Amino acid sequence: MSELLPVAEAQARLFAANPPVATEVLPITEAIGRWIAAPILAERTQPAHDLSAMDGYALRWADMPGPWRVIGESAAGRPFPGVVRDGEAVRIFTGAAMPDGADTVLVQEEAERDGERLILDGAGPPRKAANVRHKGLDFSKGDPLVAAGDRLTAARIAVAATGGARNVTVRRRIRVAIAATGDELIEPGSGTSPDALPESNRLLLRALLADVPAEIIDLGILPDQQDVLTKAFATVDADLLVTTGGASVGDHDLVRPALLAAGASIDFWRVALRPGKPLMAGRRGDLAVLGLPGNPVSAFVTTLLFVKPLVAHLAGAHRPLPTTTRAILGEALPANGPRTDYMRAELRDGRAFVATIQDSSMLLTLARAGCLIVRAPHDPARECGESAEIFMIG
Ligand SMILES: Nc1nc2c(c(=O)[nH]1)N[C@H]1C(S)=C(S)[C@@H](COP(=O)(O)OP(=O)(O)OC[C@H]3O[C@@H](n4cnc5c(N)ncnc54)[C@H](O)[C@@H]3O)O[C@H]1N2
Ligand code: MOO
Repeated sequence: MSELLPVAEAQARLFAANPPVATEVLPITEAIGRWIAAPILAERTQPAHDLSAMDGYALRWADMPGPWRVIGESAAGRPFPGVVRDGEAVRIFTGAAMPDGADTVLVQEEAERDGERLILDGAGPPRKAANVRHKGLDFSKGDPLVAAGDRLTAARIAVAATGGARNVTVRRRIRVAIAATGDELIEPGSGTSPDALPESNRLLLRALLADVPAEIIDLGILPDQQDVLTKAFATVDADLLVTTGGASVGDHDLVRPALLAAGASIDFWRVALRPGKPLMAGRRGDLAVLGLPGNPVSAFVTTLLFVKPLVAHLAGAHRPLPTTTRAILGEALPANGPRTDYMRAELRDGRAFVATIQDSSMLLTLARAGCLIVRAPHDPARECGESAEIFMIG
């Protein structure tokens, strides 16, 4: 076991060996989900004026408790042009600019209006400036909105757009070539036959990569023939090649020799994790290579821990690793061995219950799992009720 690379070390080596791809400039409207390569600063102040937060009447706090004379209207995008003076009020709507002279908004539910005459009908605003959003409440021109290396998630792209961003500098989309290997495999959706296994790892990979900016190049199912594999690996045009199967030590495990024959160098092979131990990483010119084990659960775990983080790293993420959280163990766990263990578990009422059999070929337990419990190497036996680190996967 001593030759197995710890997971964190393998991830660090992967990132060090494969630099992020080039940048490109995109209109903000095309940049959802990209990682930003240059910080986005606010080009405007938000809100640009003092605005009303409610529908009601803009007035002077000094004139409380009224009555007032309504002298005009301020709607969002159509401000009142005049000035509010002693005893005057302006009808105002949510998001509309506060008129000069007014400092407070009386909500319409607490007012009674008869023509121009307005009187208080309730408690009224509790303090000066009530129901007013002040200029710059959210951010001011020049403020940093999105940092380099941050992803344009829903909230970040929305704040960037609000800040007036037009074109943003991002990393270009990552081109990921995927290949399954194995003579036993047939195309998913092509039916069943007694000696053949419907292939599932490419669908699993595509599903796991569906939410990152990656273009998938499907190399199909490759046979267990070294010359065929070598040719495919030597000619692939992508940023990252991901293979599944043929990564172990059997006579038909030909991915490693085929990669070497195709001119790739292997940086590491075999990592201290379960499942997923036979993972290999290498490089051919500018092409990063990850060889995943064929067992579907091993392919899932190594995609979560290596493929997706590498895609994020290549795409410029400054925090490419997935985050974990914690759950309470619903049952006791035995001491762990020398590899980091990722145990499929169901979450019920915030408690994690492990699947009884953790064989890496078993997809149904993975499909039913809500999380993977992460066990550090040599983690001691744990009792029911203890807290454990988990990856949410549901
Ligand atoms: N003597 C040893 N044997 C094995 C070792 C070892 O250290 N010494 N490691 C075991 C571990 S751990 C794993 S994981 C597997 C991984 O082996 P391979 O990467 O060579 O995978 P295959 O043999 O090609 O396939 C394993 C299993 O998964 C099925 N499979 C493969 N590809 C797909 C696919 N695309 N879709 C669905 N299912 C797939 C395949 O039919 C096999 O049943 O090696 C152990 N052996
Ligand atoms: O590492 Mo294998 O992936 O345990 O089954």
